[in-house]
This record gives sequence, C-alpha cells and structure tokens, in this order.
Amino acid sequence: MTYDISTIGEGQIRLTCYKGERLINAQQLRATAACSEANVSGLLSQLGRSTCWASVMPKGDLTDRVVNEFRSVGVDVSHICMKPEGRVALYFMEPGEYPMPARVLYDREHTPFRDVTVEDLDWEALLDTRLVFVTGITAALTENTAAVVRHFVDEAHRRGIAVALDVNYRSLLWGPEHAREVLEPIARMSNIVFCSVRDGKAVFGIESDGEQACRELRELFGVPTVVSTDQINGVYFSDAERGDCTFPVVQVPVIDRPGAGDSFVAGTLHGYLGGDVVQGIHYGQRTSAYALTHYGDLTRVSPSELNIPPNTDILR
Ligand SMILES: O=C(O)C(=O)C[C@H](O)[C@H](O)CO
Repeated sequence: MTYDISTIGEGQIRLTCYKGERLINAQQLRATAACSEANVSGLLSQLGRSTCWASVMPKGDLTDRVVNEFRSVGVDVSHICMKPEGRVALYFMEPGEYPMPARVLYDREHTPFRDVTVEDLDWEALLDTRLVFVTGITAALTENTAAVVRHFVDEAHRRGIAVALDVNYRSLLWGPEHAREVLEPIARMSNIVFCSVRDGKAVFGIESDGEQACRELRELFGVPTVVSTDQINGVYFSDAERGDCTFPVVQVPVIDRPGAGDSFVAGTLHGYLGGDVVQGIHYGQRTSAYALTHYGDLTRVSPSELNIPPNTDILR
C-alpha cells in the first residue's frame, strides 16, 4: 500500500483577525492554510504516516499558498486536480475573546471544488491506502462533493479498505436533516466514526450524554467503534469489543482554536493505524492540546512531542 491514509477536501485560506479586532474594522488579517481533511493528513505525516490529500483547486498563487503548507509537512499533494482557472475558497474568522463568541464567515461559493466529478480524481491512486478518511464538511458542500465522498466510501467498502468518518457538522453549510440523510449511510459503512455529543444531538437525534450517547451512536450506525468528544467534559469511546469508557479532558490555555478537533482525530487515527485506538485517544488528547497553543489550522508537532504529557516541565 502506498498510503496509510488518503482523503479529499477543499483547500482554503483562513483570514483571521488579530486579538482585540473585529472583522468589521480589522486592518490586518493573518493568512493560513485550511482544510479539515488536509489538517488530519498533515498531522499524521508529521507522525511518520504516509498520507495523501486530494482536492480540486485553480492554478495560481493562492492555491500554491495552501498546497505548499500541507506539502511542507509531507502530505502527498500530487493527486490534486488543478483547473486552469477559478477562485480559492476563503474563510474569515474573528477569534472572539470572552464574552464575545468566535465567528466564522465562509466565502467558498463558485470554487472548482464544488463542481468536482468522479472523473476529476485518480481513484486507483487514492484507494491504494490502508484507510480512507472523509468528513461531513466535504459531504455538505454540493451534490457533486457529496457524490464524490460517497463514491470514495463505496469503493473503499467494495475493496475492503477501512473507512473513518468525522461527522464534523457545520450548521453554516447545511441543515441537520440533510446532514443525517447524507451521513448516516456513510457512517454505516465506516469502521470508526468521530461524532461529538453536540453533533449526535443535532444531526442524529441522540438525547443522552457521555458514554451513553457514544454507545447509542455506535448502535445506530452498527459500526465497531465510535469516538465522541464533548468539549471540556470528556472524550467518550464505545467499541464493540472493548466496551465503553470515558477519558477526562485537561484544559489548556487557548491561543488558536481551529484545527484542534482535526488534531484529535489525527492522533486517534495514528493509534488506530498502529492497532491500538485507545492509545490513539491519548495521542489525540495530546495533539489537540498542542493544537490550541499555536496559530493555524495545521498543528505542528514532532513525533517526540507525542510522548510528552501536556503541561510537563521539560526542563526538569
Ligand atoms: O471548516 C472547514 O470547512 C474547514 O475545513 C476549515 C478548517 O481547517 C477546519 O474548520 C478546522 O477544523
């Protein structure tokens, strides 16, 4: 197999206000690359996994800005379909300082990725992998992107390749009924599903909390493993063979929040690929805590940092 994990998603540029400014009057914005699936690939690459992220992007400097960020950490970007023209998706963010909530504004209409077709991508290359990773963000964008996600999962399933789904419900992109209609069949074909307690309630009508919510999601999808996060309340794990358990969350100071969820997923998948998903949850808790400490959706870590528990005084 060429890859440990391969995935598809829309490369974007995030433009973020500096602390103490609002989008309505900001004079400067910080530009960083974004894409949930590429963030997961990028972190796994840094941990030594071979990863591939495919997309459809227009040729030009802004695409290079995005693609180079993920290439620089070792993600194979050679299967991105480059279109001669078009625009790059943007998202604007106001980080929000308590009591002001964070705000996201998407500017991602009319991008070539929205018109992706099955013919745009090299499926033999993308399916030469141990694990296919998809998210509800890409499934949410258009009928075309949903069809491509579905094709990827169907083909993986047909070939006996494991599938991981991160539900990652974005209420700015679609409604809960539509999300359920598209994502439930994909979840049923998955080997491991990430679904927060919040998304379980909003999309799948799960009323309970904690371990029980996680178990109900696993029973609903009929899958081997579900991992549910619930902000600072806990991480819940339900597994057909290993049972259910809860992992407490250590709160850390937040410099920049986006990408922390992707880092958790990547750390967990690192363990999953190594044959121990519970160890993966410990990795995920570390990588997501580190993600909060620096700017950008893509978390920067080295494999040695994975073994340092957060908050350890390394000078001791
Ligand atoms: O929200 C999206 O569509 C993204 O993929 C952009 C970000 O990288 C993502 O939200 C961080 O998880």
